[in-house]
Amino acid sequence: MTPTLELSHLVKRFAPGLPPVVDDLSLSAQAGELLTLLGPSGCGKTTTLRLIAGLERPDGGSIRIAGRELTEPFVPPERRGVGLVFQDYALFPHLNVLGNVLFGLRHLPRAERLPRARETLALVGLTIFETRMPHQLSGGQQQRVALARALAPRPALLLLDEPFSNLDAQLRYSTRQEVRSILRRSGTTAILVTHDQEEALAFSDRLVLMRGGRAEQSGTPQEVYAWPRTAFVANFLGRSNLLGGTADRFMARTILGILPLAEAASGPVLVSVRPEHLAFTDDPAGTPVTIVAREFRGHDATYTVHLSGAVGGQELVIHDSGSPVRAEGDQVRVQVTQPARVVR
Ligand SMILES: Nc1ncnc2c1ncn2[C@@H]1O[C@H](COP(=O)(O)OP(=O)(O)OP(=O)(O)O)[C@@H](O)[C@H]1O
Repeated sequence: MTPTLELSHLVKRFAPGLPPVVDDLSLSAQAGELLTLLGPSGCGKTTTLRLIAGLERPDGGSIRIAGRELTEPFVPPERRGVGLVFQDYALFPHLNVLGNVLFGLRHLPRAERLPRARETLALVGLTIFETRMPHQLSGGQQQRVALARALAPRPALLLLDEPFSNLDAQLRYSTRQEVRSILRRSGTTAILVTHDQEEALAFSDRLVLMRGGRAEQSGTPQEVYAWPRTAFVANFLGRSNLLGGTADRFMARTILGILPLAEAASGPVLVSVRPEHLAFTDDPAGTPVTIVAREFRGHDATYTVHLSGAVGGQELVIHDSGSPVRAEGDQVRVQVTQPARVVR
């Protein structure tokens, strides 16, 4: 099936001589898919979104939406069938909720506009607010109006640029869930840009982790979390303990002893051990450590430990949900409970 969005070897540079901000980026999104571009500040996420929207012109590569090539010849933003939702909602302050949604429907025959606007307001659960002005709504409600305005023209593709980052933690969580379920119900294909790994894990069907304008790794959130291919991915998506070691097939010798590996390797390796795959143990074969910091979070605790006796002590992070809750200064033993992943 033709993907809804296909980027192929996309390149964008803002100044000659400087490295490209988007560098040979290829990715695709299938119909109905929620795809997230995740990465640190400055990695080129927003520029990628602006290229897709037609707000920037690429220096190389191609962009297709539903099989239609948009870069050569260049198709202007209003003819791309793309909806946009930004961090700051960008609602018209002098128009009420209904007026804001109607604004995006000016191209429709007059008789179709009002029913379409109302149908979309119902989809986002804002029917009873249609005569309110934007300033009379909460941040989450305003973002749902912005979503309705973008969805009303039934775009082939919806682009969301950090849409939840102006909301406080509680509202961010509920708005994210609502938006996800609205997009699912309407079968919308959407690209979300965020630097928030928790948001990417919770929201996406698939995510692309970007670094320096390139796709470092892509896959379902579960795949990328479970199989980080690089140290960067292991630390950007969740936390990780990175240990040097020497591998021989499915085993590696490390400062935590001989660890099983999830895949065969040989020679010097770097392995990733997730904090939840380290556990406290009474087994004398466990590695002795000292707890140097603890963050209790109710359902679990995060511990920072130093290997006892190690010079310059390697620091490890452990997530543990058991009791008793350990204290700073405690001398304990730890063991690895899952095969470690080999990363580059
Ligand atoms: N119009 C522009 N002219 C020159 N440089 C730009 C322009 N737009 C973006 N850049 C630069 O391109 C790089 C990537 O910016 P971009 O906004 O795409 O990153 P991002 O991953 O979305 O970051 P953030 O999460 O901080 O928004 C940055 O170094 C930025 O300064």
